[in-house]
This record gives sequence, structure tokens and C-alpha cells, in this order.
Amino acid sequence: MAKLLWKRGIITLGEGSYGVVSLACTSNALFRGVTLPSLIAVKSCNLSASHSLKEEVKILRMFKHSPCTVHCYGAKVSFEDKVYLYNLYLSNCNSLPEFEVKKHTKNVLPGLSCIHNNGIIHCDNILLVGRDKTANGDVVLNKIKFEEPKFQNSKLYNEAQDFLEKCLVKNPSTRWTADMLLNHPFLLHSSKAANTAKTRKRKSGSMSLLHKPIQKVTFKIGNH
Ligand SMILES: Nc1ncnc2c1ncn2[C@@H]1O[C@H](COP(=O)(O)OP(=O)(O)OP(=O)(O)O)[C@@H](O)[C@H]1O
Repeated sequence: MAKLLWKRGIITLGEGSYGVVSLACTSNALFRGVTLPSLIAVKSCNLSASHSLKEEVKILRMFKHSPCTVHCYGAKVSFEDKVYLYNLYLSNCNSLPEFEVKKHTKNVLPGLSCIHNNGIIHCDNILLVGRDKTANGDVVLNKIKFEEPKFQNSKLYNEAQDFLEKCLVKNPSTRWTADMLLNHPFLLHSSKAANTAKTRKRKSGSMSLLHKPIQKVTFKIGNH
């Protein structure tokens, strides 16, 4: 069986509660039938504390055919600096600047809708990625925690602000669903003019999935 050949780079992309994500280069053109990009993200943790990452692999594999989720190429144990590490090989998803969010939000919402309809909620970052380039910029929707948002000093336009407020409503029964958000003026209007969205009643019961056990999925938003 093909062995994934990779080398951890010195660049750390980020660190979460369960692992450190580094940039790594690969030398395989083809791995398990998939053409690997030359750069991937490797999320690593100590093998003895790898339960969460192993769960993450299972979740990501459920969505391996979805263009809306981060691709997981596999997982493997390595021995580095006298320590056994558990590594997850992921597509490298750097973030895009704020002005591109409107375009790409339209891509991520169907993905959210899809996982909600499968009884899973998204409690992790939303990562934005381009197919043929690595984009640098601000992470716009990073780490949504359900706290009431404060926008007094925000530079976001009113429609975007309203959109975020609808996403961040603390009460799940009044929070907008992914499908409702797809019809929000922020996504429907090409103009950046300020417009306050009319309050819409959410369909009753459509957020009941939020009461199911929390699992995590990392999204990518691609150019599809
Ligand atoms: N596939 C990826 N490509 C590029 N950067 C990534 C990728 N996965 C994670 N990162 C970066 O690494 C950081 C840590 O990600 P990770 O998933 O380990 O934790 P988290 O979700 O941010 O935090 P927590 O685990 O506490 O919820 C992210 O914030 C992101 O900046």
C-alpha cells in the first residue's frame, strides 16, 4: 500500500485544544487514488492523548466526498524528538480576507445545512480556501461561540452585521438555520449598501438538531 511521504515544515498554522497544526510538504503525486497537493496541514498531538483527533478522523471520513469539508488524507503515528505523535493529514486551508466572505459564505451554508440534516452540529472554525492558491487574510467567521455579539466598533456593513447577529442568536429556537441564512439580504444583494434584514420567523423545530451531541467538523470553502 502507498505510504504518504511528508515532511513537517517549520510553519505552525495554529494550535487548538487537541493538537498543533503545521504546514507540511508532501512528495507523493498520488496517494490512495488522490492527487496530493504539495502542501498539506498536519494536525498532531501526543499519541497518548489522541482520542479527540481519532474522533475527528471518523467525522471527516463521513464527509470525504463532500466538496464543502476539509479533506482528510489519512492519519498516522510518527516518532519525532523521542515522542510518538498522532498525525492527521488535512488539506491546507488558509483563510481569505473579509471582502470575499459574502461570495464564499454561499458555499459553506449548504455544507452546514447538510451536516445539520445528518444530526451533527458545527462547533469549529470555518476555514476558507482557494483551489489553486493559498490566500492570506483575516479569518472572518472564526470560532463562532454563541455569545451575544457586540458590533459598536465594527466596520462590517449593516447587512453583514445583521447576518452575523442572526447566526449568533443565543437561543437556538430563534437562531436562523443555514437554509434561512442563504436567503439573507447579505447574500442576496450584490451591493454593499446597508440594509437591515427583516426579522424572519424561523421554521419551528428546524434547529432541534442543536440538542444532539456535539461533534466537530472543519469546513473548507472552495471555489466550486
Ligand atoms: N486544515 C487546515 N489548514 C490550515 N490551517 C488550519 C487547518 N486546520 C487548522 N488550522 C489552523 O490551526 C488552528 C488550530 O486548529 P484546530 O482545529 O486544532 O483547533 P481549533 O478548532 O482552532 O480549536 P479547538 O480545538 O480548541 O476548538 C486553527 O485555528 C487554524 O488557524
